[in-house]
Amino acid sequence: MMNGVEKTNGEDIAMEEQLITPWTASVSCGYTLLRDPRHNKGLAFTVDERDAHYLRGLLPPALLTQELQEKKLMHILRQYEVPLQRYMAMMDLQERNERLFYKLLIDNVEELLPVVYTPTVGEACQKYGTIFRRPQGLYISLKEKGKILEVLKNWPERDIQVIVVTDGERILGLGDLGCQGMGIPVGKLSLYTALGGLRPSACLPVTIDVGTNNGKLLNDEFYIGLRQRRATGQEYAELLDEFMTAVKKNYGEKVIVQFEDFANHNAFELLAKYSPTHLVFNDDIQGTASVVLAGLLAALKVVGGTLADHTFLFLGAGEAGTGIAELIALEISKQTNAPLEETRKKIWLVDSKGLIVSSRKGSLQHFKKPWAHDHEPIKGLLDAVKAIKPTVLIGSSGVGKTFTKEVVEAMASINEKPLILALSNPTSQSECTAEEAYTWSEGRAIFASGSPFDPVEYNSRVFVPGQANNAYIFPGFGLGLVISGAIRVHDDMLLAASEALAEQVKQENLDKVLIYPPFSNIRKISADIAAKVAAKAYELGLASRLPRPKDLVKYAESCMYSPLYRSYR
Ligand SMILES: O=C([O-])CC(=O)C(=O)O
Ligand SMILES: [Mg+2]
Repeated sequence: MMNGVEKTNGEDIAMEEQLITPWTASVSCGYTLLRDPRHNKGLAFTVDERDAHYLRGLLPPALLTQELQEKKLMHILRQYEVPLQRYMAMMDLQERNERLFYKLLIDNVEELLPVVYTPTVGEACQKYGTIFRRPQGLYISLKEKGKILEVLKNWPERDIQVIVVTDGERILGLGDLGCQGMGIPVGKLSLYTALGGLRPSACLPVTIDVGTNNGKLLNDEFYIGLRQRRATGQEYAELLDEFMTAVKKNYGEKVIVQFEDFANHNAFELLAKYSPTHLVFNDDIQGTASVVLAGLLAALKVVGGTLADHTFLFLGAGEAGTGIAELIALEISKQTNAPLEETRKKIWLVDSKGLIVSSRKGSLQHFKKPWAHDHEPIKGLLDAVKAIKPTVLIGSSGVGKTFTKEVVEAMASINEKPLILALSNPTSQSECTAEEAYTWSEGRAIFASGSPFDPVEYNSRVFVPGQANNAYIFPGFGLGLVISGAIRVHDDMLLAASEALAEQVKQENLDKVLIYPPFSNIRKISADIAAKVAAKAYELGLASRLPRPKDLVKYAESCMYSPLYRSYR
């Protein structure tokens, strides 16, 4: 909030853009203004602004437009060959000049997404202690127990709309990175702004530090987190509960809490525990499910049939695997009116012990139980493929190189157009590469992956792999919750988001066997997703923002943050 201008409303945002009083004088001026990333414009400050805000002499005489600044920075970034250097350059820019950071990210989204997001963000988290410069979010450790509300008040912004929180236990497919998981909430929230148009000041990255079981980090002299093994049980639950209570008290009930990269055992429990009372969303369970369902709906236009005609086999029965499986079952139920217990039977999951079958029911974790169907036990993935004969194979195990040549060949021998999704991140954990999927299937696979792969040429044909990453969903989904003032997340909103995304896949994409639209269009896609999610929130009586805007797409677009500099004169 600045000058009392409410920025959650489209008209009021427009009003804010027109403010011409030198309001920065009340925020910062002179040298401090140049060090304030939210307001700094560097060499783009005009002569008038330099005079009005005590900047004369603090900058060299040249004036650059934002476009020229962008051109210069893209040129510099492209000279770095090491991805982590690009990541660090982008983080420095975010710390120096926030609007320019978002202008670069929005205008060059396909090029910069792999820099600020998967795969590079994974490496950044692994090395976070060494590359750490300035805190970019809130650290809430066991030492803050009893004081979490005070800690929230230390954050400089009051008007928070979305929190992304991790406890670092399962960062992408890289495992327990403890406190260094902070790179993930920071990266996810920069996509909330760039892709979904939420204001940066309304976004709060949080890392809950209850220790780490990663021995390498515990022995690393530069590790930034608590040097102890993870707290569990009651101690863990109490800290999380204090956090969730403090969040609602401090920011109200319409703040989104997005759980990210928690380990399975906590992820399902936290979602179930807080869904009835808080506006919570688990990106790994629900966001990933929604993006995969969208890809499947689009793929049906290439492979034919309805979802109910397909048989699905998952490698990995954790958050992503069971989350996707459940959303597919729900969608089939919706389309066919068949009960969920029936529609689940077309979906099979393999975990580290083999195919999940009813004889294992007694020893299964609760989230796997719905998938224990009648079948003789099978150990390996290849044998499961041969026995189940899936039309769709989905990797969500976090373990790389598990879709072997034999597995892909088996899929290709069963199906004319096998659908193969290698979802695990970052690239090192991908179940197979795009090139492997296309060559081993002799160019017949429809392939998408969680982390990006370059297009592949095979038999003089170019295949463009899609990126089945929840980044397509959560920014627009969150925007939809915000603009409708939603107070709870409902599964039907996830289905609405999937359908909105699938509609954006055009024939020209399908012609390249691409089942996701290009990211270059993402802000338009996010506005569409937001509108459909908001419409569903109104329909379900879960929206608190009244009256309902007539044209939700236009309204969503009008609310989106623009990275263009504002005039301070
Ligand atoms: O962050 C990503 O790229 C997707 C995701 O949620 C995960 O892999 O945990
Ligand atoms: Mg995640």
